[in-house]
Amino acid sequence: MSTNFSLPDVSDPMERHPKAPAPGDPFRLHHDLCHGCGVNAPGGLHVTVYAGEGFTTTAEMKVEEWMLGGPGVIHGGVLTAAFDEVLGTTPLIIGVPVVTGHLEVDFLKPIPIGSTLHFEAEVAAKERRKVFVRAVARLDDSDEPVATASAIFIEIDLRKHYAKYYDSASQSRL
Ligand SMILES: CCCCCCCCCCCC(=O)SCCNC(=O)CCNC(=O)[C@H](O)C(C)(C)COP(=O)(O)OP(=O)(O)OC[C@H]1O[C@@H](n2cnc3c(N)ncnc32)[C@H](O)[C@@H]1OP(=O)(O)O
Repeated sequence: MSTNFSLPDVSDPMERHPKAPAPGDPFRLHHDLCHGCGVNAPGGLHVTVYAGEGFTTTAEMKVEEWMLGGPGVIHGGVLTAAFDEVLGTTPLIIGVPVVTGHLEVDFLKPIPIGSTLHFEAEVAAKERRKVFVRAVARLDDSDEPVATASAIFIEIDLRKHYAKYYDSASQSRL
């Protein structure tokens, strides 16, 4: 299937989930070995996502030397993985577990090793099982976006979706 990020004309109604973390609190890690958030993931990004107001989240990531792509700057794939984590966690604010269906990234400025990326994301719309999420990344104390991302995530039944991979899922806090 091939698709683009295009918001529906009308979103299904959305409500913040009553068990979503309070603004400023972190989302619970869903798996210790998750490449995005897992505390025990070898070479993982170790990104923690925090709930914001409404349907928003925030996150930070220190840009370390091992993330290098071009000389002195982050690899685009590493940045994309970080966006996937931040964007993919954000639907939990409305209580919807998802997998990534479609992810677009615009790389606007080089992102130096040693800087800190600040992410802001929001659930923009929901249409049946599709959850539309957007995010922006900024550097250190700057207001200027260095990258933006938009993604369509697809709502899943966690236990059915991962049933074939049970051994790995057994470590998961789903
Ligand atoms: C605590 C938890 C952790 C929460 C924290 C998680 C943070 C981790 C973040 C990382 C997340 C990942 O990397 S997840 C890993 C990467 N992604 C994956 O492995 C997904 C692989 N793909 C699949 O498993 C499947 O294709 C699915 C589940 C996405 C869709 O299959 P399906 O269930 O059969 O759904 P289907 O009926 O085809 O489609 C349902 C609706 O979605 C649309 N749709 C389907 N696929 C796509 C697509 N690729 N792009 C756009 N839209 C799509 C269809 O048009 C339809 O819309 P309409 O007809 O209603 O209009």
